[in-house]
Amino acid sequence: MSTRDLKGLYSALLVAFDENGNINEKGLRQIVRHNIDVCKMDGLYVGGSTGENFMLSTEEKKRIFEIAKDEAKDDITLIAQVGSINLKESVELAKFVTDLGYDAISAVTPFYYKFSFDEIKYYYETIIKDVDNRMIIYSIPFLTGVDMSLAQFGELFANPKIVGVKFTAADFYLLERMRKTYPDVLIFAGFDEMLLPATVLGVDGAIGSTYNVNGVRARQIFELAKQEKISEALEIQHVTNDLITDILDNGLYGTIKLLLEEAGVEAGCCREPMKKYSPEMRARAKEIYKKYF
Ligand SMILES: CC(=O)N[C@@H]([C@@H](O)[C@H](O)[C@H](O)CO)[C@@H](O)CC(=O)C(=O)O
Repeated sequence: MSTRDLKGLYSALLVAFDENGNINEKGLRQIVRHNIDVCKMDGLYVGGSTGENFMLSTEEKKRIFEIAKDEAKDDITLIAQVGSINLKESVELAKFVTDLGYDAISAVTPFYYKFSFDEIKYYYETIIKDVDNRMIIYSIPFLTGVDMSLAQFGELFANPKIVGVKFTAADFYLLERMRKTYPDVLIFAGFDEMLLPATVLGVDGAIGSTYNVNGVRARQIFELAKQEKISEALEIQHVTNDLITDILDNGLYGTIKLLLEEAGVEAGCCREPMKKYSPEMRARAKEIYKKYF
C-alpha cells in the first residue's frame, strides 16, 4: 500500500473526448502534464464528476486510470474515484487501480435509489475490504441527494481503511464539527469558490475542477490562508470567484476545456449528452482566457 502523504491540492481531472465521444488519449496526457507542469498540483483525482465518469463504461474508466497513471508516473499523488451504483463494478475498479499503484481510492456515496445508511456503510466496506488501499469518501449531497450526519461519517471513519472525505458542500457548520470531532481524518474541500473559508476551518487539502486551469491561484489562496494572511488570500479568492462565475455562466466542464485549449492543451469535447460547443461559447471562452490568464 502507498504510504504517500495524501494532503494537498488536487485537480479533479478532466478527460479529453473527440467529436464522437471517444477518449482522446493524446489530449488526456496533455491535460495530465498541464496539471503537473503548469498548475503544479500535488495530485490528481481521476474518475470524478469532472472526469464525466458516470457516463462511461467500465472499460473506458479503466483506460483513463491507466493513461493518467502512465503519464503521471510517481510524480504526483493519484486518487481514483471508483464509486458507482454498480457495486460489483466499484469492487473491480478498486482492485484495478490498486494494482496500477494508485495512492488512494475514493467512492461517491451511492445515489439515485434512496439507500439507507446501513446500505451505504456496506457499500464502502465492500469496496475497501479486499484491497490494500485507503478510501476517501466522496460526499456531494447537491448532486447525489445523500446527506450524512456527523455521527454517520464517524461510523464510516471507524473503519481504519476509511481515512478521509472529499467534502463538496457549503455546510460549514458540519465542516467545522467534522474538523473538531475527527482531527485525524483527512478532509478535502470540494467547492473551489469556497477554498478560503474551508482552509480557515482546517481542511487538509482541496480537490476541484477549476484547478485544471486555475491551480496557481488556488495554491496562493491555500498557502496564504494557512499562514493566516486572510485579506491577501481573499483578494485572490475574489478574482478566482469572478473567474468561476464566468466559467459557470458559460458551461462548467466545456469552458474549462476551452480555456485549456487556449493554453495549448488539446482538451477536446465533452461526452454526450453534454452539449457540443457553440461558436458563442467558444468566443466567450476566449474572452475569459484573455481576462484571467
Ligand atoms: C460538481 C463539481 O464539478 N464539483 C467540483 C468543483 O470543483 C466545482 O466544479 C467547482 O467548485 C465549481 O462550482 C468538484 O467538487 C468535483 C470533483 O472534485 C470531481 O470531479 O469529482
